[in-house]
Amino acid sequence: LNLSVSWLGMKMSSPLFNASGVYCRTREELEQVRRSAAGAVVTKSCTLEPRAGNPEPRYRRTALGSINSMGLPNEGYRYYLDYAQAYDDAKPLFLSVSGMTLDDTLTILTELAALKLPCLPEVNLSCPNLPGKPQLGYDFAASAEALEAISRRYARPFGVKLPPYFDPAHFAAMAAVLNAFPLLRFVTCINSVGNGLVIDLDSESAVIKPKGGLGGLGGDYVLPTALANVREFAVLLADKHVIGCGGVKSGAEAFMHILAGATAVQVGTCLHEEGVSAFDRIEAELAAIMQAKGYQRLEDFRGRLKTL
Ligand SMILES: C=Cc1c(C(=O)O)[nH]c(=O)[nH]c1=O
Repeated sequence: LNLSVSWLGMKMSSPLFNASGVYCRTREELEQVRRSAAGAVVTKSCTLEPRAGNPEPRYRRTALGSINSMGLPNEGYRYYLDYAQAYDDAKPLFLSVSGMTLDDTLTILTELAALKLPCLPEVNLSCPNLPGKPQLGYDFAASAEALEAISRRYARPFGVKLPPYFDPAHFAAMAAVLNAFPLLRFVTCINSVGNGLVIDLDSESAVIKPKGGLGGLGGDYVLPTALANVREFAVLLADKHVIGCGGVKSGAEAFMHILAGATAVQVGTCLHEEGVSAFDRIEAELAAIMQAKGYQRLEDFRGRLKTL
């Protein structure tokens, strides 16, 4: 069985890696993922300056997944550029960028370009947890403007982290924007499903503090939405890669994401709860499913979802 993935000049020994935001804020966490069975590593979205993020409690596990309103806590972009400069592992490293303004994002990307590092940026168009800031990915004109500026100023291959879309007209509109940028080589679908509200029956209270309890949902809650976004963009963005993210907790969901068209698959909530041993377990489960179905390689079933 061969579970490796080769794409954009990179080789991943496993199709699994962390979702930005999980196990990737500090060097220690990044090193745990790098030394794990994960096929790649992605950093916590970074801003120009370090950020403490939103008041706690700001993350909660639930029976069906998670809710978070972290508020973009990170060590500042230089910390992650330093980590990338010292990084000498064959395992691909992605740098997630989420500047508070487009200018900040361009500044970060310009410094990344100057370092001529092999790591690709995953530009976050979808943070749902900055009070007062709408998700850029839901504003098609603003997204086009950002992608135009990034293409001109960064002028190298990059990817974007997209929010979930829920309407074929929006899939089409965003795909039209994304297809206008040949340097945009991959999209990661999806970020958390924004602004859910988890209520605790006993306390009759929201369970996280920021935004009156509103936060991004992950885990079982989001799997069908994640799979729909992966499949729609895999079809609409014919010459780009789609990275699946959302609801992966076993080999089954990883298989579904790849069947829907994902080149590789990120793990968020499950990784946060289980730790990096989740990568070994999920990979073994994926291999067992492939074995049972007679597939040797991921290419044997990638994008081959049947419809009725
Ligand atoms: C970068 C901020 C994000 C955050 C956050 O830091 O609150 N949480 C998410 O679920 N997705 C994000 O994109």
